[in-house]
Amino acid sequence: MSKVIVCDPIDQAGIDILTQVASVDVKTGLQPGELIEIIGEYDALMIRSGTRVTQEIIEAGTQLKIIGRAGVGVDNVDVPAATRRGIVVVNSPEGNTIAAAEHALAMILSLSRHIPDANASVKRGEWDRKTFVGAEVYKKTLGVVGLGKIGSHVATVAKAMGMKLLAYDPFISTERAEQLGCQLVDMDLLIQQADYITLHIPKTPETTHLINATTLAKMKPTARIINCARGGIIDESALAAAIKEGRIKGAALDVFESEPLGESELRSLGKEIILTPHLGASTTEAQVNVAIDVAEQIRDVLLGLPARSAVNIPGLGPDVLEELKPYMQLAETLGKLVGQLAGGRVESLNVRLQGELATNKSQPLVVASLKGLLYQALRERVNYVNASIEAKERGIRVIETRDASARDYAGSLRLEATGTLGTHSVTGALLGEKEIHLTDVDGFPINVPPSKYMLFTLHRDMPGIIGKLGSLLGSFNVNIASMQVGRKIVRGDAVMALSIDDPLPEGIVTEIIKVPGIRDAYTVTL
Ligand SMILES: NC(=O)c1ccc[n+]([C@@H]2O[C@H](COP(=O)([O-])OP(=O)(O)OC[C@H]3O[C@@H](n4cnc5c(N)ncnc54)[C@H](O)[C@@H]3O)[C@@H](O)[C@H]2O)c1
Ligand SMILES: O=C(O)CC[C@@H](O)C(=O)O
Repeated sequence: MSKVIVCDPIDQAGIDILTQVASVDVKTGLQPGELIEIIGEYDALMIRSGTRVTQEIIEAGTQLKIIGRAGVGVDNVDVPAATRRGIVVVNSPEGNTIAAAEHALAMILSLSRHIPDANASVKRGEWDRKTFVGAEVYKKTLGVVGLGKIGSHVATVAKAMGMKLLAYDPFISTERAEQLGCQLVDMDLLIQQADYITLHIPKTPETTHLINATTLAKMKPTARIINCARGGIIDESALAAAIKEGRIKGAALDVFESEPLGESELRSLGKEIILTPHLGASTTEAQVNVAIDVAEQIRDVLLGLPARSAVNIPGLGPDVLEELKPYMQLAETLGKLVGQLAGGRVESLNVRLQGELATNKSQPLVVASLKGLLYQALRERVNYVNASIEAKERGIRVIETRDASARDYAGSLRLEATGTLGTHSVTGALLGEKEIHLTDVDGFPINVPPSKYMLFTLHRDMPGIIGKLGSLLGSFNVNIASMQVGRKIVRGDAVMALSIDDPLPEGIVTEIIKVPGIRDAYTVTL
């Protein structure tokens, strides 16, 4: 019989499902070393946000087939390490949406009416009505940052409370925002005009410290900010300073840069700040939902069936998967690449299946392309199951074309994304059985394997340009691993594709496009 270890408190409904197919050990509060010692006995690991599943734990889990995260964020799991070991990681993308949205709404109202401090004061035996005069949310402006599942529900309820809604989400269509009664604006305008700002975005390199000393300085002195998404999206020291100095009115935080929250100046602030210990998903209903959702997937995988919300491995039948696997990787890589070249909001994606891929069996490649395209916006929340729905909700039109006559490679895939900032295309193929190569970027032929960090330039093909770019990158201490130029005619327009050893420093694109002859530059992380 299979063995499952559950390392965080999980609702009994989930445990009951697991016991149908496995012997289940519930061991909460284990130290990392203790888990490493015993994980080798188990086929499945089930957690919430409390357990950090590191590479070390994954490597010690020699029998592990699946890690189940009873919640949305898988940022406490080393997903690449699990993928390398062929371990499926599953989550529950929607089980706690309402709970988290309601927590954010509760924070908005509690902050406006000083409920926690007023309650504590009465319990201390006081009757102080002057200190706790509040503010109404009716007719105030709420800025929703991230109009995904949770942000959408917050917007819907806030609308019903009579709030005016602004939203910032570069990956959402104007139509979708309008359906929710939100005016889609840029972040700067939202920051400047909102009375309340509520964050519902994933934590990514782009969103880390999105709220910092500069953005806080642009807010109204009466503004209040709520973070029930992820710690680290707000710079906590800058926030504490802004509140102390009365530069903004208040904040409510459910999530922190480091959890559990240790010594922090946030704790010393008064009624302007409300702190809760990551309770967004902590409702009875949400815990039942996520426990059932994830336990069912663990049960299915242990029975040899596919998982429905795998964040790292597609939920396809094993035969189809085996055949398409290398091409799925190609499609996802091209999706990520074209999404980053297009930048901004993508309105349509044209997927062209060429050569031997021009058959109906290749349909999963369209889904894999969308998964790659949406990764920038949704990170681990996008998977093979929800990619098409997420694209539809974002108003992305998907056009699928097939060309069996293309003969350059056995099979190749071309993606063209059109967005608010223009149109870009990429083509790729497999060399040998599974080596991915980019064969065309924006109509310029190249032949390079993709690497994690890349830089693409659009420039005029003229003497000296490669040297100037090389020196500029050198001055930023950027090491070039490989470089290739693609051009159609000599001294015409050309594309340069560079593989870089490390992430490119911020602001470098601004410097690159100052080099005479370079018209555009794009940094890409794959
Ligand atoms: N406090 C809790 O207990 C709790 C519970 C559930 C979820 N969460 C967190 O809440 C957040 C939102 O979850 P969700 O289920 O709504 O996710 P979601 O994927 O449905 O929505 C996220 C939205 O953020 C947008 N986005 C991505 N990058 C952005 C950027 N740079 N700027 C603006 N928008 C951007 C995406 O387009 C998407 O619409 C996640 O961080 C999740 O981990 C917290
Ligand atoms: O497990 C929890 O309670 C938190 C979950 C939440 O942060 C999530 O990402 O789903």
